[in-house]
Amino acid sequence: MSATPSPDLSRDDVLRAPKVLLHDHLDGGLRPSTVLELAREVGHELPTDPDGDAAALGRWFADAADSGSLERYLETFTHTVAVMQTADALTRVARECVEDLVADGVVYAEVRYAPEQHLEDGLSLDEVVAAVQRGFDEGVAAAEGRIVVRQLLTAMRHAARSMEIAELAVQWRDRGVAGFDIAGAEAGYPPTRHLDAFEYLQRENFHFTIHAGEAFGTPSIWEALQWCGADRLGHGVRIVDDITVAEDGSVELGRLAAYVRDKRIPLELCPASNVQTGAATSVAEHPIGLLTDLRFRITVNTDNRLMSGTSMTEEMWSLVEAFGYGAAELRWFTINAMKSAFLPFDERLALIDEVIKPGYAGLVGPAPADGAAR
Ligand SMILES: O=c1[nH]cnc2c1ncn2[C@H]1C[C@H](O)[C@@H](CO)O1
Ligand SMILES: [Zn+2]
Repeated sequence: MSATPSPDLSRDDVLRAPKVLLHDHLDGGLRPSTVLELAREVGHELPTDPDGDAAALGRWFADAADSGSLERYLETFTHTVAVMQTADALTRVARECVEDLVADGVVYAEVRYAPEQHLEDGLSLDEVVAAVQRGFDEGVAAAEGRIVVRQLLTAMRHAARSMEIAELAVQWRDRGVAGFDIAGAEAGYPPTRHLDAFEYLQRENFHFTIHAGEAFGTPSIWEALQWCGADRLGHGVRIVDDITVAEDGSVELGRLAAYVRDKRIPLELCPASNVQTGAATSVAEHPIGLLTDLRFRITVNTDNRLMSGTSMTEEMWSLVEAFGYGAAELRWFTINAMKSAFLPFDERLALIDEVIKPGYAGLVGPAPADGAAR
């Protein structure tokens, strides 16, 4: 799809346009002020003493995450996970997450976290999921229909609890959990380490995404899809390693890249996060430009709003600035994401027809009849 510079599209238009978020970590999206308050409450020592200055703490997270490596980026989560060990803290963080997403114009979100990381003060896995769901329910009720939110349960790929977490996700499938994921350091921890969990989920007709193709290349993506059966790819940005662009501009897709495009496998791209971990050198050079031109099923996501100092509005706006995208492209990303959500088909369709298309109508004119099929 060619970029159509859109001088008429303002940042405020992007803020107000409906947006869909499939890849956002609960423990990567706390308000800095909440980290400060909770750390004081539980006596967690923060790595910097900002003297009550929440903005300074926010800058510390962004600077520390701006590390050029996924492993160092992940070290910052010690300080968010540490303050999310009680039911009250989890509920608060989950409720504020919904409030922040509503303020950002997000109409549908799947928010993930790893329940196994929240057991240090004695909560059970079930109590963790219940506490998060309570916060989401409170946030959604206060938003009076402006947002739909689901949980994704993540298992940490270096650990050995994926089967237990997969079972937990299935137990909660009708109470707010829409899917499963694995996350954490990618190099050295291939998806097939957790094959039994993925096979179990497939037998249960459940949905899952896998962080793959972020800090490691095509073998990780290949395993995630062809061994584990992932519905979507968390990041998946390294699929460009299987795409050759010749000097004359002609493009050749390798077998894996062709498969991903042909099967419309959704890529949960997170531009700002990729720049911080070194998966891309800048937003302007991010492969999202090429992959969008080639019509892969691209979705735009935040990954970790705290560590990247970002939001859906910011991610979308950075693409408007870098690639000259207009409302038509933003609507395409949004409909792509809604079509790829782990929500029943009829509910996805209702959000596309009743919320997303009307929300963009004022910006790009009425959606074409085949708008959802682009
Ligand atoms: O982008 C990521 N890649 C791999 N792992 C990640 C990423 N962002 C967050 N995580 C990890 C750190 C969190 O503690 C965990 C669960 O949300 O997932
Ligand atoms: Zn992630």
